[in-house]
Amino acid sequence: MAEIKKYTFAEVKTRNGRGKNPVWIVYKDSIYDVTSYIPEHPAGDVILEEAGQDATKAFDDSGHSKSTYKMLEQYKIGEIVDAERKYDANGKKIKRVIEAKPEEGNRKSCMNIITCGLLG
Ligand code: HEM
Repeated sequence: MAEIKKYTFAEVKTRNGRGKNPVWIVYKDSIYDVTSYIPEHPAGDVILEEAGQDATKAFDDSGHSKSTYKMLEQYKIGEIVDAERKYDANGKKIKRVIEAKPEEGNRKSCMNIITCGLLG
């Protein structure tokens, strides 16, 4: 089987349907080239509003039927690079924990002089 092509979100962003660019959308880290489908879309050009970006929420919020989710698969052309993935293998959103920097001494943990003065 051919290897799946991987793209960054920045690369996907240029495929936004403007000029001669194709229309790519991202659904749960998979990338779909839906350029040829747009004229057939029952809700018309709304897809263009999501072109070149993560359309997961818009797609889910549009009441698409089960068969439409299956249909999407035929347009798949790649996936988001591992480092930028937003969903795990089960399609669940990955929660990234942003590590807080340790404070350098007590003085810096005071948000401002007035608060520190009041709290002591
Ligand atoms: C990503 C952005 C998209 C948005 C915001 C969107 C929005 C919508 C909306 C609002 C409807 C309802 C139309 C109505 O009831 O009159 C609809 C229907 C539909 N859309 Fe989309 N759509 C998107 C992408 C797609 C894609 C990529 C496909 C196919 C590959 C698709 C296939 C369909 C189909 C077949 C229907 C008819 C209802 C159904 O059976 O699900 N849409 N869409």
